[in-house]
Order: sequence, then structure tokens, then C-alpha cells
Amino acid sequence: MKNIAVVGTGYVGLVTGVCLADLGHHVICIDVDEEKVSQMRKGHSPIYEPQLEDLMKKNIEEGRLTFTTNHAWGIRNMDVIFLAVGTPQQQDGSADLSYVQRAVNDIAQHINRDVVVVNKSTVPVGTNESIQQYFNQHVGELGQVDVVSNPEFLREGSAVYDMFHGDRIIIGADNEDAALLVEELYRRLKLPVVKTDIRSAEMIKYASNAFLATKISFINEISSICEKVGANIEDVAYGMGKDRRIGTQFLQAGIGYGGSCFPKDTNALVQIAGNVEHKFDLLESVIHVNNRQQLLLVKKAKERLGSLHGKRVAMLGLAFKPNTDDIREAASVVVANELIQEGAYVTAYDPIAMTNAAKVLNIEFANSVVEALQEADVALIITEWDEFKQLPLNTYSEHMRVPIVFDGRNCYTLEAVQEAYLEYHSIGRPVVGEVDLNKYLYIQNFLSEHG
Ligand SMILES: NC(=O)c1ccc[n+]([C@@H]2O[C@H](COP(=O)([O-])OP(=O)(O)OC[C@H]3O[C@@H](n4cnc5c(N)ncnc54)[C@H](O)[C@@H]3O)[C@@H](O)[C@H]2O)c1
Ligand SMILES: O=c1ccn([C@@H]2O[C@H](COP(=O)(O)OP(=O)(O)O[C@H]3O[C@H](CO)[C@@H](O)[C@H](O)[C@H]3O)[C@@H](O)[C@H]2O)c(=O)[nH]1
Repeated sequence: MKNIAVVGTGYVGLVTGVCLADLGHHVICIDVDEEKVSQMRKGHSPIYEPQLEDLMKKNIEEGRLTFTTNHAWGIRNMDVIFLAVGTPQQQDGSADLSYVQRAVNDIAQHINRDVVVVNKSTVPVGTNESIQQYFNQHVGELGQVDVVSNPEFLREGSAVYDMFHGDRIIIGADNEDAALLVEELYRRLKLPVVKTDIRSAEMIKYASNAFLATKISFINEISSICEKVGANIEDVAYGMGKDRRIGTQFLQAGIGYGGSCFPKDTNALVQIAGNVEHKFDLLESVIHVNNRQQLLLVKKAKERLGSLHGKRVAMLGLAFKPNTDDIREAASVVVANELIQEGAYVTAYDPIAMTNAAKVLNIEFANSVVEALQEADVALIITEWDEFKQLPLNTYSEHMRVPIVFDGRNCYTLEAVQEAYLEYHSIGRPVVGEVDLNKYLYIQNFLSEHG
């Protein structure tokens, strides 16, 4: 069992640290954020991620997992140092490597022996070679540093599960011994290992995310055509997915992909290609389709209601996907800002992500689905939380002023909706239960005037 430091305790760093500790290694997690570290020391996870907190507490209690803000304390005498700091998007779409540079500098100052540095941050091709050169120049006689690229493929919301059940572990290294050491760290997981050179490992990460994003934009384009030709996207995707060469996954049509990875990594890959004078037309289209898709519900609602000015809009869901509190690059942010621009009154509800959303959105937040739907003229479903999927469908008509729902995640079957009193618009499927808006509003006005 090894002594391991993990630098950066976000989604990737914390989950990696906790899981490596659970595999029996001694792990110290280092972060510059004092508040986060003090929470984690008490066994509290700063992020919402199923199973994570229980596993953290268990490994803290069993003495294999500690946390610090002190790089010197965390780095010295380690066998392996994992790097898992953020690589956010810059204005021009390229990856911001300043956190990586800072962390590499922090690590270099404290290395006092031979060590393997394993990079889990998603970085442009060639970055890990630059990191290797930096260590060669700055660590000197104190120890030999070998840099290994080990990109991460976990999904938020199922990060712990993915760590233990991933499809593959990618190890990109120029030094065979360093690659073997990293393989050994994960051996107990019994997962397929792909060993390659550093540049190919870096590219595998971007190409994988870009391919998955392409599948999503492709199915979203097909869904728009389905709406016009009278086909049903759910059946189309099911039928396509039955072909094993296509596969069933990532064919869920919706309001586009969000999150901290696909948007930034697709943009970064366009930049990486551009740097070597390759215009990545296909990926640029994928991004363009996604940007358009995120606004689809607002466009449809506007067309249906004439104008959204002064209308009460209930937004169900804010997280970029279920089972996470993350709203980075979430469609909800784009949708809410567009609704405000259109002059609508927006009330949103999300089971977990409202605290994060309140930091960036100037809208009203409700304490429940029912509170969000109260007197609404239209409801938009943004995230497919189970809570929304399991909602009795008459809840909409019982609480909304006009029961019109635009479902961006196809949460309900058309058969179920047909049974309910509801006008239902979804993605790539026919509209169900169209109400006569004029008659509806007339009755509503009559009732409010005459009690
Ligand atoms: N979030 C995901 O699902 C996911 C999945 C696969 C890969 N990735 C990649 O992994 C990397 C990390 O992503 P994330 O979502 O975990 O990031 P994050 O922003 O959630 O966390 C990064 C952490 O690093 C800390 N940090 C920054 N500089 C530091 C330093 N010098 N020393 C110590 N700590 C420092 C920050 O305080 C923060 O807690 C990114 O490159 C991302 O693209 C993310
Ligand atoms: O069929 C689908 C599948 C996903 N999505 C959307 O795509 C986005 C991303 O979803 P998902 O991939 O499940 O979540 P992430 O946590 O962003 O994980 C992706 O990004 C990570 C960071 O790089 C990688 O590690 C993972 O392998 C990769 O799946 C979300 O907005 C989803 O709603 C769809 O619209 N349709």
C-alpha cells in the first residue's frame, strides 16, 4: 500500500482520494480552500455525491484519510502525488492552466524524494510533457519525478460508483516503471487498463467527451426533425440503440448537455485542433447545436403563448443533471436568463441545487414543486429528477393557472400524459392535450372577477 497525496479536492480529487483510501492506501488530500478542508476533516463532503460522505467518514475513522491546507506537510515523503485541480474555460474557449501551473509549483517546492506525479486534470495535449520539464528543471537533486497522465472519466451524480466500476483506466506514461506503479494502485479494482504514451492519454480524454457530446447533439437534431415529420424520438433512439455498433447510451434527447466538462472540453478541443491548423468543423457544429438546444423550451413557450412578458414561469430543476448540486454550464442558467430577458416572472425549484443557483441567478426559489407551480402560466422541466418523474400528473392542473408543460427531458410517457388534464410538449414527440388558450384565460378571468 502506498502513501498518496491528492492536490485539489473537487469532484475528481475528493472522490479519487476517498476511493484510494478505501482500497487501502494512506491518502492525504490537500486543498487551498480552508473552509472546505475544515468541513472535510469533520467528515462532511463539500459536494453532494451519493455514497461519498459515508465512505469519507469510514476511511477517516479507520485512519487512512486526512486533509490539510499545508502543501509542505502533504507532499513530503509521498510515493505518489495526484493532481486534480480545475482547468476551466477561458474567454477564447481554451483551457485555463493557471491552477495546474500553481499546483505544480506548490508540489515542486516540497518534493524531497523520488515520486510519481499522476495528473487527473483534463489538460490539452502536450501539457503533461511541459509539467515533466518543469519538474526536471525545478526539483533538482532531491528526487526524480515521473509524470503520468491518468485522465478521469467519472460522471457527477454517480462518481463513487464510476470510480469502482469504470469501463477502463487510461495510463499515459513515458516511463514503464511509473506506469506499472499507477496500475498497481488500482489493481484491486480489477478494471481493464489501457497503457499508452502521454499525448495519446491526454487526447483520449478530450476525444471521449467530444464523441459523447456529438451523440447528444446528433440525437437532439434528429428529435427536432421527428417533431416536424411526426416520428417519436424515444422509439427512434431505442431502435437505433439496439444496433450494438451504435449503443443505447447517450441517445437521450433533451435540452442539450451542460456541466463542468462537455461544454468546456469540446471548446478546448476545437482550440487544440485550431492550434495545429485543423478546423474541427464537426465539433463546432456539435457546440452550435447544443447552444441552440438549450434555448429550445423558451422558444417553444414563446411561440405558444405569444409573449412571455409578465407571465409566471415555473422552472422545475436547476442542476445540469439529476443527483448533483452542480449548476456549472447548466441549461437552467441559460433558460432562466433568457426568461428574465423576455420579461417573465420565474420561480424555480430543485431538490438539491438551489443554494448554488442562488449564487448566480436573480429569480425566486420555491420550497417545493407545488409552490413553484402555484398560479404559473407555464412550467418548464429542466432536470429529470425522480421527484418530478414521480409527480402525480394532475398536480400541474391543480396548481397552475394554465396547465401547459414544456418537458425538456421527456420525463413522462405520452400515454400517462393523455390520462391527465394537461397540455404537454416534450422533445421529439407529438404535443398532447392542446388546450384552447383563449377559452381557458376567459374562464380564469371570469372566475377571478366573480369569485
Ligand atoms: N467534475 C467532473 O465530473 C470531472 C470528471 C473528469 C475530469 N474532470 C477534470 O478534473 C479536473 C478537476 O475538476 P473538478 O470538477 O474536480 O474541479 P473543482 O473545481 O471541483 O475542484 C478543484 C479543487 O482544486 C483546489 N485547488 C486549486 N488550486 C489548488 C492548489 N494549488 N493546491 C491545492 N488545491 C487547489 C480548489 O480549491 C478546488 O477545491 C478538471 O480538469 C476537470 O476537467 C472533472
Ligand atoms: O443521453 C444523454 C446523456 C447526457 N445528456 C446530458 O449531458 C450532460 C453530461 O452528462 P453526463 O455525461 O452524465 O455527466 P458528467 O458528470 O458531465 O460526465 C461527463 O463529463 C465528465 C467530465 O469530463 C466525464 O468524466 C464523464 O465520463 C462524462 O460522462 C448532462 O447535462 C446531461 O443531461 C443528455 O442530454 N443526453
